[in-house]
Amino acid sequence: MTVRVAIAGPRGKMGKEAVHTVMKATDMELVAVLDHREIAMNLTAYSEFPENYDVAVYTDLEALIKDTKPDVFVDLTTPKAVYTHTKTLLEHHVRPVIGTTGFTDEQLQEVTDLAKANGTGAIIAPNFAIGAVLMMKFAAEAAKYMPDVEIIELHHDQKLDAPSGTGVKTAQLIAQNRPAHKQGHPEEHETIQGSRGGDIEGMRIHSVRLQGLVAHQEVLFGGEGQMLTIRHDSYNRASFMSGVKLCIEKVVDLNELVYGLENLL
Ligand SMILES: NC(=O)C1=CN([C@@H]2O[C@H](COP(=O)(O)OP(=O)(O)OC[C@H]3O[C@@H](n4cnc5c(N)ncnc54)[C@H](OP(=O)(O)O)[C@@H]3O)[C@@H](O)[C@H]2O)C=CC1
Ligand SMILES: O=C(O)C1=N[C@H](C(=O)O)C[C@H](O)C1
Repeated sequence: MTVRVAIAGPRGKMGKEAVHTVMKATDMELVAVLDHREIAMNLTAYSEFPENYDVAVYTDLEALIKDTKPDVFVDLTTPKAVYTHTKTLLEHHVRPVIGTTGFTDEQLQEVTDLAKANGTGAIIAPNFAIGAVLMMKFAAEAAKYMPDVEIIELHHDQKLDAPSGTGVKTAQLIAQNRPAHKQGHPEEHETIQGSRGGDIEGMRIHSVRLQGLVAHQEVLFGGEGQMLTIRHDSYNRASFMSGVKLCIEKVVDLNELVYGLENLL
């Protein structure tokens, strides 16, 4: 069966890579893309793509769904756009594969409930890279034995959300194996606000944003006289594409929302 796929954010760093990935896949058809700027009605006119990429461009999601009837919609846009996109997709029984990060807990719960009520499969994957998923799983395992942990996530300086979706997901997985507790000295006090980073159940999370970086994370576990570091690096966006393909393949068989690629491996 050929899966009909649409992609939002085709000019973006991830969207561009995803367009090429789906165009090359023999079991997928790219039926449309969603942009939010009026650039052209077909990808053939986009300078980012070869002239033979004959794919319709829409700026209105409902029109895209009505005209092109995608089975799966991959969102690689911004934290501001993704929540509304996801709700609209679920309301129209189109299966979302969401790579965009920045959902609040409340938004995540709402779209999870909507997917369940509609019986529509959906995947929200804060990180599509297999190595990052393993890093999160290993970190959750290590926390059983070394519960004092801090997360340092490092990204390019164009990233809109902090902490990263991966950082948040890592903390949530660790929290399943680590009783919540405050770390550091009970009387510690910040002389410069934010010095100790964000706080998730007493775990500290630090966000670095620098030119030259792509996507990186270290999880540090401290113990008596020792430290364990679990690190993952994505050096390019191709590192995410096997995960994007896997999600497109898997979501067609789901009837509820799955949050995190670790649940599909
Ligand atoms: N899950 C994962 O493994 C990964 C997730 N990400 C996440 O994916 C998202 C995109 O990342 P990245 O590609 O680096 O970001 P970019 O800023 O490079 O791309 C985002 C694109 O989305 C476009 N856009 C913004 N709003 C809309 C909208 N309403 N409809 C359609 N297109 C829109 C932007 O256009 P314009 O610039 O003109 O505003 C831009 O082209 C981020 O949330 C990031 O955190 C990134 C890497 C991996
Ligand atoms: O914005 C990015 O680049 C990335 N975003 C995701 C996140 O917030 O975790 C995934 C990856 O880290 C790259």
